[in-house]
Amino acid sequence: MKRETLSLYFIMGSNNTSEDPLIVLEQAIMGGVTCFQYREKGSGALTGIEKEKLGRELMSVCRKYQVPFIVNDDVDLAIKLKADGVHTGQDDQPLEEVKKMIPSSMITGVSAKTLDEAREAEKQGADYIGVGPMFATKTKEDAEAPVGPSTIQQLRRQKITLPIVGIGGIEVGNAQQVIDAGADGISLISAISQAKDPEQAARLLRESISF
Ligand SMILES: Cc1ncsc1CCOP(=O)(O)O
Ligand SMILES: C=C1C=NC(C)=NC1=N
Repeated sequence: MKRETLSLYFIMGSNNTSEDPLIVLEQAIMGGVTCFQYREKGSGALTGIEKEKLGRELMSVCRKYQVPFIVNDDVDLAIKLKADGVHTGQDDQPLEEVKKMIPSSMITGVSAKTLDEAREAEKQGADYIGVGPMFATKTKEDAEAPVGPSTIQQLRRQKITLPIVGIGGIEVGNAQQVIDAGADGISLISAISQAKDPEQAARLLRESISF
């Protein structure tokens, strides 16, 4: 997976917006989103056949614009939809277990915030790690305290070369700090999913970071 794919990594589930998620996603991609993750989680999240149906529809929007479609946590759904990738957290199945279940062509991302977790992800062949929360976030109900961009700096100082995206509370005003700390991109939910104009929000975010 090319590092540039991670530049502007939009994440959304049906409960992250009051609009039609399909329209929000298409607008976000028109604004310059480079990668999308379907994260159907938390209060009000869809389950079962409805979750699968929305996933399929979101994936077809991504396919229309050749934007990678990643599924969060739900490996079975990622396989069923023939997604481009899957993202798992530290308390999900270990990556080596996941890798036995998925096609080798699938992108694998792992959440990591310590050196041990990052090294483990490298060892188990992750394509990228998501590090956060960078800043305070209202979106993840059980988010831990912000770790800040300095965590990414530390990982780079300790020779973690894996592609990294920062996540958590990222918006135009603080996005460059995450890139300056050594991230290959920014990943975010509400800055785009709750914007009045998701296309404009994505464009401003993309323009707010330089590598
Ligand atoms: C999924 C996740 N993991 C750490 S913070 C977070 C939520 C990010 O949402 P937002 O970009 O709206 O702060
Ligand atoms: C928790 C997460 C961390 N990082 C990314 C990219 N996605 C997630 N769902």
